[in-house]
Amino acid sequence: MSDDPSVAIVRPTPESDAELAFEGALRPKSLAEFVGQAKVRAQLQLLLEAARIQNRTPDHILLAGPPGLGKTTLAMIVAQESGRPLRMSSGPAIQHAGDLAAVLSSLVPGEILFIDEIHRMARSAEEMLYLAMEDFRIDIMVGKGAGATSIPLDLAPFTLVGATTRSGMLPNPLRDRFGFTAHLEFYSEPELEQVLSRAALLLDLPIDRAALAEIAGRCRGTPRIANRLLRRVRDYALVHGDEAGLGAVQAALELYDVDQLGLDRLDRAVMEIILTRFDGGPVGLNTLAVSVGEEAETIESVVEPFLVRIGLITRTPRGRVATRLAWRHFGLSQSNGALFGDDL
Ligand SMILES: Nc1ncnc2c1ncn2[C@@H]1O[C@H](COP(=O)(O)OP(=O)(O)OP(=O)(O)O)[C@@H](O)[C@H]1O
Ligand SMILES: [Mg+2]
Repeated sequence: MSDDPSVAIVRPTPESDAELAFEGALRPKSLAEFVGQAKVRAQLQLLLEAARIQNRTPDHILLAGPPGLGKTTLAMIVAQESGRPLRMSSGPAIQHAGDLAAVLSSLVPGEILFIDEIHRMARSAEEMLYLAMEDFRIDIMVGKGAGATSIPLDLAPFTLVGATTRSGMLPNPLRDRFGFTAHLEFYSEPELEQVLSRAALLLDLPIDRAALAEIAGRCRGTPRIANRLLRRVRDYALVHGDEAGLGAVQAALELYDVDQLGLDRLDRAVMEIILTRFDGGPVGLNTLAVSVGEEAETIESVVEPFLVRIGLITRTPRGRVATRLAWRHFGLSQSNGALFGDDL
């Protein structure tokens, strides 16, 4: 499915290397430039300021939240704002305790170590990290079997910034060692308009308020998707020699099959199966996946969370059920409406 741009366009994960480069150019560089997440910004500011006054490394920070809401961006901002060097690594790159030992032992004093997708780190490395975070020390095992000994190694003081889209998958001892956990929330439409107008300025793209508001309403509360849609609108305006106005937004997003709510073709296919073939459900995950020709995993982790979040479906022990809002949004009426209580 990722081969089809109209299917991938509202997915919250990066589309390609080209998109990553584009994102890099649009990343806010300071807390003041970072839009929204007011609470998290204030909390981070306080934490960094306190560390500065006491001239010590800031507490370890965990950034938790869905893809595309600004975790990597905030990690870079933490380094920038505290004037410290940043070392970047990620859970999947740390498959053995030795991988982590190599990173930790080469840190310079006061460095910020960013570990993206920290929930995907090897278990043996997690255990090494506990001691490192608490005491800036690790034990390195030398030799094997009965003759193995552990050699303690002191580390330079550092600040760990971990990012995770699945904070529930982190073991408690690891979660407890972060001095502060920031939970990122989806963005409101006015905030997304701000993200977009900042991006448009950086892209040198003249665009009006109505166009920005239209994109903001269709990007699933996610700055990454907002910026991606903006790019498609820019293409559209460029090719058609048009202004980036409301008309261009509507035409571009229609071309890419993104509807008023930010649903794409796969989302709509799933809704259509539940509503028309199963008369609103309940439908089991596997049946649903087979019906739309997708992996159950894709439906569960990519499609459903958003449908649940905007209240089009609910998950019940017997399967997925369409809500009244879903019937209304798709302009359909239920043939056996009495089946589902008023609470849906
Ligand atoms: N608060 C914000 N203000 C302005 N732009 C933002 C904001 N948050 C994110 N962005 C933009 O969205 C893009 C994605 O953000 P980022 O890479 O930080 O997300 P992420 O949470 O790390 O995602 P993932 O979980 O996939 O790693 C960046 O290009 C950045 O420019
Ligand atoms: Mg990231």
